[in-house]
Amino acid sequence: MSLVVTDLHVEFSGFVAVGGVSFDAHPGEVRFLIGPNGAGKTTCIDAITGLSKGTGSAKLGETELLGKPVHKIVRLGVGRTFQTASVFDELTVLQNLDIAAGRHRSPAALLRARRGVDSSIERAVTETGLDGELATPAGILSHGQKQWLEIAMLLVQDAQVLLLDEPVAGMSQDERTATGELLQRVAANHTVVVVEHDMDFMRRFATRVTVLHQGKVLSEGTVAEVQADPQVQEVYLGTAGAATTAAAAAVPELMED
Ligand SMILES: Nc1ncnc2c1ncn2[C@@H]1O[C@H](COP(=O)(O)OP(=O)(O)OP(=O)(O)O)[C@@H](O)[C@H]1O
Repeated sequence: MSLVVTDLHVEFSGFVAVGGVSFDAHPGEVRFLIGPNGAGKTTCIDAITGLSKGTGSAKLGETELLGKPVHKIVRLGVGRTFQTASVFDELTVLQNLDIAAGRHRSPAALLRARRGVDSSIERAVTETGLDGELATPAGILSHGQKQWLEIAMLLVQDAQVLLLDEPVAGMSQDERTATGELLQRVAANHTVVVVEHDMDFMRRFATRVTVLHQGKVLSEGTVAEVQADPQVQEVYLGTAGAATTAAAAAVPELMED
């Protein structure tokens, strides 16, 4: 199902964090939102998922999300991850997934589940490469595996839209590649939106990119198009006076090619 965000505004006590952002995302593409620190990327996701109050429109198919409470938005099929993994460390991978799947369990399904792993969990762990880790406590998974567990939890919740906030932060190069490939597989039948600082990751895996700057859309297009946009170059070079350390650090990679 598609996500269409139109003229999204979010203010915090008069400060405009998001000032009229529009973008859309569709199944089949890995959609990236990038931009310097404070550009408003996470706030967009917070507004879409009901954590922050936004005005404008964010539609999942025909359904307006803005104004709905967080749990209803989850139930409609919009799932998200946070910058820090939010799995239950003391529970196993299977127990984490069981909890995520809980809302679907009828008493009969719960009985069946005691005898084996349910099929949605089996699919999710196969997809995310966690099939050998069902009995592993989440707390001892690698950083990458914890992020994959979060994605698996969204899959067993039947999320149609996955909003992922910096999914590869702190990952090794191999884990980044595995995550990018995982997102490409998931995107074949889900809408995937990735908020990311890692420009190399974006360059390798984005199908379409929206660049935010100071709460507004600065540029949008393919990786090649946004890299070639003089406004994006200006912001990432810091000449607009707003680039941050993270953005400046991204310049060499953004400017390659
Ligand atoms: N709850 C809040 N109250 C007040 N200001 C906030 C709040 N949340 C975010 N902001 C401000 O809104 C602006 C956008 O923040 P946001 O976290 O969305 O940026 P971002 O692009 O995700 O940055 P980063 O890459 O650092 O996560 C920032 O100036 C931030 O300080």
